[in-house]
Amino acid sequence: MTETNPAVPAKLAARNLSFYYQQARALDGINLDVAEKKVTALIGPSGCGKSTLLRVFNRIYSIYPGLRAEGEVTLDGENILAPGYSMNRLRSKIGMVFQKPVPFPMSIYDNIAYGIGHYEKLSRSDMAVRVEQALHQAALWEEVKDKLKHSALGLSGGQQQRLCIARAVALKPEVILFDEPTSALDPIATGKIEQLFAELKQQFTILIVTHNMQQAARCSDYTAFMYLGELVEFGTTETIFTKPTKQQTEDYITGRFG
Ligand SMILES: Nc1ncnc2c1ncn2[C@@H]1O[C@H](COP(=O)(O)OP(=O)(O)OP(=O)(O)O)[C@@H](O)[C@H]1O
Repeated sequence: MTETNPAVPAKLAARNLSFYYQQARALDGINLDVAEKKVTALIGPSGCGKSTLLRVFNRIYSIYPGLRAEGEVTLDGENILAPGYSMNRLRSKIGMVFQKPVPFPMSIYDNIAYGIGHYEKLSRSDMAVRVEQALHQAALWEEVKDKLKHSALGLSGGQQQRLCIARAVALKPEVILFDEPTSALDPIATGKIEQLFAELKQQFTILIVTHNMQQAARCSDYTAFMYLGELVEFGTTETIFTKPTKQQTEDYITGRFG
């Protein structure tokens, strides 16, 4: 069992969560509170289970046979792993941005409108407003406003990732999960996305998996350090990076392993 953070109301929470790939346990009794409208970072060495935990929060695993979770993940107190919690409802509340930006092979505008059209029937003018709003929120509007009908595949990698963020934001989720969102990007594109987190957290609860400790230190309010499928230590980012209480956390953040 690991600690949670009772000081902050949890939007999303793992409760005694374990996860298995067939017989192999990848997560072991995780308890984690993800605070509302804050940025929480998951850090830890390769293979510690960061991405697995993020994917359980989105129930992505349930489409693959042989993968199973035990315990609960609650969103506003409701267990989203329960079979009765519909996938559509879950997708509308929890969005995800992946490591490699994968725009659909269609126009910049349609990349965003397509997802919205899946959930809502909007008039053309309302749709145009929503698309523009999402592009503003992803700090991409100024760069693409004159070429909305151009293919999204012509954008740079950093712009494509911001388009994927716009796509997620456009659905008005409550939580956005980011799985190594900048690891395929150059430092300038990375900086733009890091700046975005401060804006996005005004409206969304954000959970980021990152290999990059400086990124966690720069962008997050809370940090969870994972090791071998367990949540070793959780606290404010400042505490984790300046006064960690566990030796393993200190060894990791000072670069002694990982
Ligand atoms: N599809 C899979 N099938 C079987 N085992 C898997 C699968 N995906 C991950 N694992 C195992 O689960 C454990 C956790 O992996 P996970 O990818 O969640 O770690 P991670 O901390 O995100 O690593 P990285 O930083 O390298 O992405 C590892 O032991 C890994 O080998």
